[in-house]
Amino acid sequence: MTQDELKALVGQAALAYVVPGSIVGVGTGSTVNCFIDALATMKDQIAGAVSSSIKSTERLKAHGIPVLDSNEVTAIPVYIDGADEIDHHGYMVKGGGAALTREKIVADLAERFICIADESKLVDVMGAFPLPVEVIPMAASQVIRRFASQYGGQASIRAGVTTDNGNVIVDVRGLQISDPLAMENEVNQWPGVVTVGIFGHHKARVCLLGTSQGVRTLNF
Ligand SMILES: O=C(CO)[C@H](O)[C@H](O)COP(=O)(O)O
Repeated sequence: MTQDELKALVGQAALAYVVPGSIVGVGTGSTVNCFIDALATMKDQIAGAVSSSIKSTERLKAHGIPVLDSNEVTAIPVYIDGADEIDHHGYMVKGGGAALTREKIVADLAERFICIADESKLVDVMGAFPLPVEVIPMAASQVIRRFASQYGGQASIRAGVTTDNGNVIVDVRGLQISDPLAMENEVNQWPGVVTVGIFGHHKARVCLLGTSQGVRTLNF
């Protein structure tokens, strides 16, 4: 199976986690696009969606799925999103699509994070994928220097990208994220960091992993 077929497979499989009558938290990315297209087939059975990006909002609305403002919602049963990397504890690196802050905000509203990913995303130790960090532009150089001095990481601003919140993304290469919670806590304290793309405190509870043998379900 191709990577696109695996994404379609897990996008479809995630429908089983949608609670009828509820509001669904929706992430961002090519795997989530498959989920949104699948969700359209049961749009009459849900109360709407809370979206993590302008792109996902547009896709949801194009399918006629109502999108609610996150401030109007107090809790949702599930948040369904992809990942750039996921480890064997359910910790993730996210933000390849630059939507990490809004993704974490919607994930925070949810009882359970359901990760959908193809098998290439499952890793023993995260860090091979450059770690995205959303940063207020005037802090970017200082954040880049801190990654070098504290973690030996090589960071750079993602060219041509402005987040939905008007900020820049700093991508950090050369990390070994052996303690995701500690790194998330530390980096999120640096002035100008909006959020780091480590999802440790908002880890996945379930991962639907697309493999050539079918969907493998990991529970964390
Ligand atoms: O974090 C994300 C966007 O900010 C995505 O979930 C992540 O980049 C995975 O994307 P894809 O499903 O396209 O591989």
